Amino acid sequence: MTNMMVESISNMLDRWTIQINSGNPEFDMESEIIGTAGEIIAKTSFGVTGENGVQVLKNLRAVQFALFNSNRYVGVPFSNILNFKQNVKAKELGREIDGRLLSFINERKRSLVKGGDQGHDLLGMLIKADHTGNFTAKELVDECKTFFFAGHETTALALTWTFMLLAIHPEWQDSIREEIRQVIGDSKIEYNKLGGLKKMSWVMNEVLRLYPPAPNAQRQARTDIDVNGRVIRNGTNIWIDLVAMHHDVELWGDDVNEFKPERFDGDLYGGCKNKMGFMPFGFGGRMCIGRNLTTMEYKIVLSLVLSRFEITVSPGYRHSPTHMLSLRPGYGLPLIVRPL
Ligand code: HEM
Repeated sequence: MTNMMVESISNMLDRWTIQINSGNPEFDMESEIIGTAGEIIAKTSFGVTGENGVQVLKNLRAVQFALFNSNRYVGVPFSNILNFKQNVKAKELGREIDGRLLSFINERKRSLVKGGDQGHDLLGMLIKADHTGNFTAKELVDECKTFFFAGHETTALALTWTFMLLAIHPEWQDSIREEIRQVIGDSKIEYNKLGGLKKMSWVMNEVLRLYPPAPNAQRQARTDIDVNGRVIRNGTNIWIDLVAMHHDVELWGDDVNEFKPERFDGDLYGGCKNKMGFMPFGFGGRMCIGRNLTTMEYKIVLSLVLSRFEITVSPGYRHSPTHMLSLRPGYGLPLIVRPL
């Protein structure tokens, strides 16, 4: 899996070099990283590459935008009518994606029947489970979609916000570059070396604190709950606002809004006064299952990028974190990239 990730990221960096050599060093980092993270999750989770992969990625993203626009009106009377066009578009795209994913699944099943191997990616594992009768074809398709949606944009946004913060904190760019040199040096990136990138882990935590890519966790009250005299009724849906919690001065202190990765040095909770105050991956039994995969991809991307390039913010950048199911830069992230 490490090799697959390194391959996709190196292809992106080679494209950057060509563009820089042609005289244009400015990139919209958000779309660069989202495209590559999408390619990685499509390859590692369901073995989809090439033109087919590109098409599925495009459709999945289009559905996400269409759904976001229609979800804004949840609970608004007559919202179905208000949002008729978006709903129809989302349904059409949804059918197309299901059809494509189903064709990948069937192709893999056919190759299994011919004596091939089911593959060691997520789809392979799901198909194996399906052999024992656990999943219907629709459930397999749905699982693939969940992984795609949950798995690539969050990682890409963690990296996007990291590049923004490193671009305005060159001292941290240098510090991490030095760590990469010491831990990885000129050798091949291998999974077992990534644990040695300690400062990079602090930076990752600090970015996830300041700009949590998944800005909410949801729960439902399963009984009446008394919170300091206020009763939350059984069945109430609760949205936990991670952005607010991660910026609470009472929990974090006066430097809550500052970028200070060192607060995570030797402290998993970054000095937060409450152990439940830092939860970018949620909590309890439903905690994010992709957090190790994300950490791996995050460290590989940063290692490869910072070993070859330095980054600064473009004068065109407008800081506007925007809540669109995920927390993203409202106007993209234009950065100037220069080879070292
Ligand atoms: C920086 C990256 C990521 C962030 C910030 C993130 C955040 C979250 C959060 C907040 C939840 C809800 C947890 C809860 O309700 O307690 C969640 C759930 C989930 N995440 Fe992630 N995630 C990330 C990456 C990934 C990746 C890479 C994958 C898969 C490849 C993934 C798959 C999932 C799945 C399947 C769930 C639902 C788990 C369940 O309901 O049991 N996530 N994630």
